[in-house]
Amino acid sequence: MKKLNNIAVLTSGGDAPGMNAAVRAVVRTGIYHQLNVFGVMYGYRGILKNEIFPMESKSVANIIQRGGTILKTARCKEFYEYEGRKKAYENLKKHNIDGLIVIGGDGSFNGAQKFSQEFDIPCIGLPGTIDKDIAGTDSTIGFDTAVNTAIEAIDKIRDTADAHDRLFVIEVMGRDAGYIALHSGIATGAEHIMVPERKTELNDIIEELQANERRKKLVNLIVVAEGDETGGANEVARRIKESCPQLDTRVCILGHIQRGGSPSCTDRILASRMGYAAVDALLEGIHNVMIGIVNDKIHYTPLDKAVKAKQEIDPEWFKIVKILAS
Ligand SMILES: Nc1ncnc2c1ncn2[C@@H]1O[C@H](COP(=O)(O)OP(=O)(O)O)[C@@H](O)[C@H]1O
Ligand SMILES: O=P(O)(O)OC[C@H]1O[C@](O)(COP(=O)(O)O)[C@@H](O)[C@@H]1O
Ligand SMILES: [Mg+2]
Repeated sequence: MKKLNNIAVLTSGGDAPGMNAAVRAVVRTGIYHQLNVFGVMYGYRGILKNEIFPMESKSVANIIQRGGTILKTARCKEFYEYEGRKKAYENLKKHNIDGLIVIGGDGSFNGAQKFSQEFDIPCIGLPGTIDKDIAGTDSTIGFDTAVNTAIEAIDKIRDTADAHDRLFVIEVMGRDAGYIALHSGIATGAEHIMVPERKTELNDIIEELQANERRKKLVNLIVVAEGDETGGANEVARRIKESCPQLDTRVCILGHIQRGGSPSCTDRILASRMGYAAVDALLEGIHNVMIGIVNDKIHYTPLDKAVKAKQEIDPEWFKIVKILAS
């Protein structure tokens, strides 16, 4: 097995709370094993611009509790092309990098997969995305924090909804995945949850809202994922207002607040375990996999299998929503 000496770490795609804790774990585990650890600024763009610098233990002091990412993040068009990836390889070679750890989402893993097939630098992926839209892990770094941010906000909306007897349509993030909507909706007692994984019959919801009105249910919360096929909260509210003009309907789009803030305990621990496991994998000669945690155990998934697949959501979840909010 080739001896590992120099590894690099970067964050790519949408940021997620806990990415800093993962960077810290990679750096400190690498140093523990006497590796030289390099940070790359701005994801793949930073490799192309040669923004690669040595990191020490103190480079990651005081970041475990911080949201965002000290390495910054970016989306990089050039990396989609072979020429871009070749330039990236040449820059990494200038620093004798022999292992790359990519903290990001499905897009970042697609890039890492291509790169590792074309060039002799093994890559390890760590799932960092609030959407939890990645196969091969029970959760992703940032999801728990984002859901907790969403429920804190929705609880506040419930207070004012209750005061005015209003219906609120609340949009949460999730470009192609409904996990933030599903979890935050159940945790706040929403009457309806709309997600891209399941076709929503808005007419059925409207009928139920009318029935709710007959039995004097005064607060109604609908949580909709931004990627739902109906087109999001504004469109849902427009259609409800059309059919139920008697309901006092309001919209709230939570937006990027869900991406920020101090990571939860769960995300800090997930990120720390995954960062540690990523360095371990490189040292063991395990290459081109994503580190996941499944049933509380470290789990490796080949990078090409870890990419976003529309996952089935068990219909029982929706039964729970219906029964508990009735
Ligand atoms: N198919 C691909 N081939 C090569 N690089 C890719 C590919 N998909 C994404 N990337 C790289 O990964 C970056 C981040 O991907 P993106 O989908 O924006 O975010 P995320 O990783 O959060 O899903 C892109 O800007 C690009 O540089
Ligand atoms: O901040 P941007 O670039 O508008 O991206 C918004 C998207 O990023 C996310 O917050 C996270 O998605 P990724 O982790 O795949 O980047 C989505 O929920 C949202 O649709
Ligand atoms: Mg993505």
